[in-house]
Amino acid sequence: MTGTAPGPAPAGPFSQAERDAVYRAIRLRRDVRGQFRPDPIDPAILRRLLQAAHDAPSVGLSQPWNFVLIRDPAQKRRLHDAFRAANTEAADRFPDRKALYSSLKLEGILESPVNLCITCDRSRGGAHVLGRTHDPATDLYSTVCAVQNLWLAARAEGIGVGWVSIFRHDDLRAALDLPDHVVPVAYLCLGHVTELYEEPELQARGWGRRAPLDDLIFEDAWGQVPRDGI
Ligand SMILES: Cc1cc2c(cc1C)N(C[C@H](O)[C@H](O)[C@H](O)COP(=O)(O)O)c1[nH]c(=O)[nH]c(=O)c1N2
Repeated sequence: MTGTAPGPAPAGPFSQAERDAVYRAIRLRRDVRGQFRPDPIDPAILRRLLQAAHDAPSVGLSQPWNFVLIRDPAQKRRLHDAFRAANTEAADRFPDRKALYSSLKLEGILESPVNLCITCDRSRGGAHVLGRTHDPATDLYSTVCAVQNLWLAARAEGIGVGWVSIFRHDDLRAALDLPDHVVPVAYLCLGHVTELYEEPELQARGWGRRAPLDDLIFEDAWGQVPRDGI
């Protein structure tokens, strides 16, 4: 037999303090745009964040991610230019709210000391990956799990993370020299922060609202409201 059998790792609940800490990280995680401090991230912390990402679940244990660190100022400027081009296009999609859209800060590429692109190698694991046969997108979902792990670990470490998706994919690919089979899933800005919003910034600025959880729970089939709650 190869590998390790399920061992004596404890399977019960965490202590109350540990549970509180997990839920606190989830609750207080924020998307950060304008509050980055320029001071560097301790390499040991950065390593822990990447390890948290790498500890994510992945379809068939395929681990389809790579972590592209962007710290060179010239490279960041190139990506910031790419963001600006895409953001001008995006603003036109909201003609009724263009002024509000344009007032939003939607990235921290230049201010944050570390930018990180988490990619998905669509060829990782070969032609057949356990669990992916009937849903080819599961490698992308796996990569997003890695992003969220990093985001939560960063909150616990006091590091802000902002996800920037306002890029033409071709610009991102060209800037990072990505081969065709590699998808840039998440472009993230990382750094220490001066302060954090208590609620999503888009809510604080009147762009959207968090929906009540109970509006989103169905039972047995789409649209079926649980009779007695959960
Ligand atoms: C896939 C994806 C892509 C983006 C985002 C998130 C995710 C999951 N978000 C952040 C998003 O606006 C934010 O998560 C929500 O507004 C909720 O706020 P909190 O994350 O709870 O602070 C985001 N924010 C931003 O300012 N620019 C962006 O391009 C994006 N893109």
